[in-house]
Amino acid sequence: MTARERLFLYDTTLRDGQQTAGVDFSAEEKARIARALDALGVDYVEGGWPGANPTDSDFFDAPPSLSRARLTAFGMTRRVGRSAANDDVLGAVINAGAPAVCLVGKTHDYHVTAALGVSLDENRQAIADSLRHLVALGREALFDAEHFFDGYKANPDYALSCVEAAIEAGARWVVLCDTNGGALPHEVFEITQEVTRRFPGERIGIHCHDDAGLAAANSLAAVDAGARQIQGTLNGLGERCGNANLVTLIPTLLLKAPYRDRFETGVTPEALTTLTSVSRMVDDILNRVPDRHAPYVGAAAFTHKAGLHASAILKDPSTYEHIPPELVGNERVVPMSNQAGQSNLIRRLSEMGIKVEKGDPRLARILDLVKRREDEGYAYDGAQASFELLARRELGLLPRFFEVERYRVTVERRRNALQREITVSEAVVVVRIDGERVMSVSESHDPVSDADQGPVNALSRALAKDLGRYQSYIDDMHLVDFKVRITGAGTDAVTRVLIDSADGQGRRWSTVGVSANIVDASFQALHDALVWKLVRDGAPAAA
Ligand SMILES: CC(=O)SCCNC(=O)CCNC(=O)[C@H](O)C(C)(C)COP(=O)(O)OP(=O)(O)OC[C@H]1O[C@@H](n2cnc3c(N)ncnc32)[C@H](O)[C@@H]1OP(=O)(O)O
Ligand SMILES: CC(=O)C(=O)O
Repeated sequence: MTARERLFLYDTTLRDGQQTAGVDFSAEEKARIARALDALGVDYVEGGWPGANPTDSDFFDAPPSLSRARLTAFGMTRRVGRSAANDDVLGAVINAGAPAVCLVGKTHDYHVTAALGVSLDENRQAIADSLRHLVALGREALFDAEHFFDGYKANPDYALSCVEAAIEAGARWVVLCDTNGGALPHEVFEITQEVTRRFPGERIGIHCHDDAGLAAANSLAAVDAGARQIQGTLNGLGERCGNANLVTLIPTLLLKAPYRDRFETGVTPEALTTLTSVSRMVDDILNRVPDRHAPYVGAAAFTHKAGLHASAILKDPSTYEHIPPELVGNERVVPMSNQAGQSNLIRRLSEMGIKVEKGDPRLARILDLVKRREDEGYAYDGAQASFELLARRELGLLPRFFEVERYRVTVERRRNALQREITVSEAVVVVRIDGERVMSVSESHDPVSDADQGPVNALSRALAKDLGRYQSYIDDMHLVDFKVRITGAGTDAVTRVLIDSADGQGRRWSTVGVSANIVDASFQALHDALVWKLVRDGAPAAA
């Protein structure tokens, strides 16, 4: 086997990822992500633009210690009319002290004249001076060639002359940027091939945006054409539609031919198994619900809903999986839904620790019930905990813990003592535990923050307030997501509520409720969430 070539991974989550609308990392969060990227095995971690904002400056003032990745500061080439040594914006970037510095500069002639308002020569000179200055200071110098592909299409000689200026000034890498994200794979291939032919020596990189949904494909096309550094971000964060998603590219490079045979990256197979948790950590920091359909790492990436698929998966998972999920730290799910057959069901039951033979009449009863209830508006593929309770009930394996006798929610709009208008929801839940009646009351209005948390929150708190001897089982549980959807139309319309809950053991589970009334639908989902937790934690049945 011939030796594999080194392919370098450059992460810009903390810089271009921070340019995503709605994303703002704190310096501590940046440090946490940088350490995770280092452990994953990326080669460069671009930490931000020192001097551009207080967070990025704070991050570089106390940078995380990285064991192998190179911390990189980002900035722009010197402005025309100042020397590189006297440009305060460039100075702040250099003074951050990072061992590598990446400077963006214009390579599209129109942008030079229209956006910068300088001559083509002045811009090219600014690129050369800025990079030479970095090299003289002993820094690893990188040049992000902004709008390179559009620039090459408009004026190839000028775009190439900017690349040449950067290389002659000593840049270790020149990174071709599809800044507007509109290039197609064949264009990226042809143009990158021309650049790598003219500037050999494994110093060309690629930086793609996803405006045409092609950032990952374009990055691979550039690698096919000779690029040896890929820039991208975790979960594809980035300006507008985002950057090339490293969470998609890394497993593709490690697991798929021809890349796995031709290239070596800093990511080991062991580190690859942490990819799903790294991706979810970023969502967690951003308080975002992870994309269920994300390639490789999404919760649905290895979920086999259709009966025909599940039947084959039980015989050999490769029938409907492009890779084994455990290679990227994900897992296989065979959910229940109206698309399911006995194979899905047997598989789900065995995951719950319940063994039932194919052909058992109870299987047909459960399948029938699932299909009928999905027709009424339930959706069990996204609410596996509710499905588990339904199956256990049908199989006679669901203990009775407590009975809900009644519940009530009232919503009142009134003035508080300061004459400010507030909305207050009050929930009352009455349960029977071991023959004893317990009444709990809860309000939605938080007197400390003066915020109204809504009727479902009041109901949830009242239900979980006093469950007698079951209380200790549910104390570490909390509601993490609440989704409402109206299904059907006109007089057939019903409300479906999906609730995600989590507990102190790091488990997360989903339950569903359906009713014409949103409070009833919510209560069903909340009730299922509590009961599932009691079942899973082995709480004893009522006396
Ligand atoms: C393609 C990319 O994503 S590159 C990364 C872009 N990231 C960011 O812009 C985020 C960080 N930026 C900032 O905080 C600010 O824009 C700063 C601090 C860098 C500059 O702020 P300001 O001095 O107020 O300038 P402003 O943002 O209005 O405009 C940018 C200036 O840089 C100039 N400029 C843009 N690119 C370059 C370049 N490669 N080289 C030199 N100058 C440049 C522009 O012409 C403009 O100058 P002008 O005001 O004289 O017209
Ligand atoms: C540098 C960069 O982020 C771009 O050109 O898209």
